[in-house]
Amino acid sequence: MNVAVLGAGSWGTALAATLVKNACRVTIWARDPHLAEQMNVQHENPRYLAGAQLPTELSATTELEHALSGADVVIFAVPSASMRDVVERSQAHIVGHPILCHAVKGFDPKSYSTMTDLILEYHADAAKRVCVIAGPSHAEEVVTGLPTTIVAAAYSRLTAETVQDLFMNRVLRVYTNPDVKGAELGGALKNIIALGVGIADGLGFGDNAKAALMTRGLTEIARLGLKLGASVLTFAGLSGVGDLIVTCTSRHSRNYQTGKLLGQGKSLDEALKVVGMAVEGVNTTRIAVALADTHAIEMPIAQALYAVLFDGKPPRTAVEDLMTRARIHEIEEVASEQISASWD
Ligand SMILES: NC(=O)C1=CN([C@@H]2O[C@H](COP(=O)(O)OP(=O)(O)OC[C@H]3O[C@@H](n4cnc5c(N)ncnc54)[C@H](O)[C@@H]3O)[C@@H](O)[C@H]2O)C=CC1
Ligand SMILES: O=C(CO)COP(=O)(O)O
Repeated sequence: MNVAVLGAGSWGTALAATLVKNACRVTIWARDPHLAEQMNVQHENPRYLAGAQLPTELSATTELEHALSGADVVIFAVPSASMRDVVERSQAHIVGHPILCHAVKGFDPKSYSTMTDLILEYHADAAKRVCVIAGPSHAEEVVTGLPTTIVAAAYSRLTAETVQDLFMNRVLRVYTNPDVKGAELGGALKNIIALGVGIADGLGFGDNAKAALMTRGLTEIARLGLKLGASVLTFAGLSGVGDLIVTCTSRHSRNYQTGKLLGQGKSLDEALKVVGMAVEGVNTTRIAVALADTHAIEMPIAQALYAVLFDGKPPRTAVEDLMTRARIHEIEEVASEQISASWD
């Protein structure tokens, strides 16, 4: 298989390295010529994956046309805020009918679309060829071959299984799922909660607060997810609770790290500068709160985080306000027909 990976940050690089090890011919597109040269000559990506040795067969280029030429599979791996730009610029160079897969956890800041919907805006005939990979998978662990599981979600079973076969190896186990929306929303929305858990740790709160945020956070994710057409069972899977757990507890998580710095008293700008890589949860909080307003859904944790990130509310006050909300019932009703998605 010929694969083009668009985006040479930590995730694009780890995925590209995995696919080379799986015997694919992989070209990774980097926008920075210096980074492309480091990947081609030293077989390293020191800016985004310091210390990782990349396969010598991995080829990097700054030419989109070159990366996409003859690709059977295209993998988009840039931050969600850059996705429209990259989808637009790559459109003319995507010829034939390759699988269009993305590994991005966020929304389009302009339209609030999910990433597959954004891809389909530019490739209207590609519904059977789009796929998302999601799940608990920090690049730093994937690139060193630590055991990891992910999900390939697609509208077409054949596409999902092709992507499953592409990535699957002895250390990377891939499951398929027909619920594209659920996989995308689980992956994007958990970043809000990871920011919140980081804040709680930064404030010196304990494990009880962490568990509460993760559990009630999952309720919020499912509430919005159902409204947007996801299936509730997906949130109990790898791209839901699985990714929520890893992002809220891993030292590798950039969202968690950012939250922790905020809890320790840093401003948002200072925290983002220290982390220095994509922190998707910031934009996603803004978009999720807007979507919750549109759909008249309660997302108190996301709303509290919004106040901290964008209105200057002190994190400690935000937590006090969350704890003193009016009393409510824990479990809500879910329409049974929405419980799981399936292929024909
Ligand atoms: N890092 C990880 O462990 C994982 C990341 N993801 C997701 O993957 C997506 C990409 O994130 P990372 O690779 O982690 O970010 P990163 O911050 O490590 O790297 C981002 C890369 O995208 C490039 N980029 C940004 N805008 C661009 C544009 N307009 N044109 C070309 N290149 C552009 C940057 O130059 C950089 O190489 C995010 O949605 C993230 O949530 C998903 C799973 C794991
Ligand atoms: O989604 C991820 C792991 O599954 C990466 O999370 P961060 O972007 O917070 O590092």
